[in-house]
Amino acid sequence: MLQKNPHFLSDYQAVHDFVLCQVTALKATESVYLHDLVGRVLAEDIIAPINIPSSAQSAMDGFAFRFDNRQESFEIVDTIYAGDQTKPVKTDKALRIMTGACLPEGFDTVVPFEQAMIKSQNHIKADKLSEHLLLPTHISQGRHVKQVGDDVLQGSVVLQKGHQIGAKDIGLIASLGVDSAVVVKKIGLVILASGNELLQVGEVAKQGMTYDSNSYQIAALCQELPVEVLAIVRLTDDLSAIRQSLKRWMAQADVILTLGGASMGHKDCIKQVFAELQDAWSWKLAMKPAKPFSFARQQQTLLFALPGNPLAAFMSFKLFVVESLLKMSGKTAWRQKSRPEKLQVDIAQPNQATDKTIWLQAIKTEHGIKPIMQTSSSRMQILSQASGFIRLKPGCVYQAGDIIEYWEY
Ligand SMILES: Nc1nc2c(c(=O)[nH]1)N[C@H]1C(S)=C(S)[C@@H](COP(=O)(O)OP(=O)(O)OC[C@H]3O[C@@H](n4cnc5c(N)ncnc54)[C@H](O)[C@@H]3O)O[C@H]1N2
Ligand code: MOO
Repeated sequence: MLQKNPHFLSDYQAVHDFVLCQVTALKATESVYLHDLVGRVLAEDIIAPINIPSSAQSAMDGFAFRFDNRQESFEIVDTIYAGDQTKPVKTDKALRIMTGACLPEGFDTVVPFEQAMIKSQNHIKADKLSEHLLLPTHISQGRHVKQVGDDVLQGSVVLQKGHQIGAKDIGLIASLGVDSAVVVKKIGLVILASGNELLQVGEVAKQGMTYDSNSYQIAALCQELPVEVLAIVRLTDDLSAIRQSLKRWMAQADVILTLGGASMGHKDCIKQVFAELQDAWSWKLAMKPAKPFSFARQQQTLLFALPGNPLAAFMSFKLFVVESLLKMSGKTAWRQKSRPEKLQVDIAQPNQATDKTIWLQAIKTEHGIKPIMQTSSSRMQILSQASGFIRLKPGCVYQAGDIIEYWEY
């Protein structure tokens, strides 16, 4: 796979599939408290330790009675609320019951207040008012009652190993009384940006120098993933310094992302350093942006070389690194799928004459997808305007109304 001919352009899909084949899930796990579980990938199934509800409960505010006691009316003898402990009640009686309250043994049906017919009787001798529920006619046995385990059955798998926990899952886990889960450890990742021209944010701007925006951008993208950024290293285009730094961090990191120095320039030395590692591959991809791409492995550490041009680095991260990190995190559904969307406008084909795939940033509107017709790989403002990106295949003509592949950021 190591590309010798510098004029040969490799197919993105083939390289993508090759890289993803090299990636395996991390083995190390840890137990993490509920508050910190969002974004983490389960290393074990979460199995329900209890039934929800744990006993039969009323789903409505109303009256509980026993359905097969087909008597004309039931004396209402008590009121029970959610949280009350159940006490034995004769099943020829009825009870006022509130939503979430447990039904006493033998009671199986609830009629909501607004559907119930009540007869009041004044017992003059006993100086007491009694109320009777008249037998509800349009109701079936078990109506408005949640049975034991209706929501979650004890012993069932609630969330599977490989599931990435979202905010929407937290309530479910808490409802089981579970306060922690065993997840795959975060991926330890190091970002290494190189370039003599790089200035650190906060430094005074200098002619000919460029603020290192890529490492901030890539670190920010990592925040959306089960990743811990161990370090952001900035170096000049110094081969031996880069070599030393990679060597040092390879001992600690699961993944290293290098930014810049990935192409053909006289000071671009990343390919050379990668070539000294256990396994290394380099490609010029038949696409724009993100044409240069290298990938290497040294024992357990995977290394990705992203191009220096900011939009190219962003796209390279989206197209190769995101899925690699998700697969590494143990997530079962690691593939980042595009979805079919309607194109809002004709695309004056920028790549009809070439054999390159073109990735265009695009805005999703209520009328469809509007591409930003800009392929410069240094213009980052495009990212702030766009909501995702689309793929233009080589030689294809695209017209308004066509269905295209759209990836949301
Ligand atoms: N002879 C060739 N030259 C180039 C080719 C090629 O195939 N043959 N490919 C071009 C393409 S496409 C790209 S993309 C760039 C990638 O080059 P590098 O990865 O070596 O990146 P640099 O040369 O280091 O920088 C390119 C550009 O990006 C700016 N940069 C770099 N790092 C950062 C950073 N951390 N934050 C912000 N901006 C950064 C840098 O100042 C340059 O302007 O190569 C083409 N050349
Ligand atoms: O692909 Mo470069 O990645 O065009 O800027």
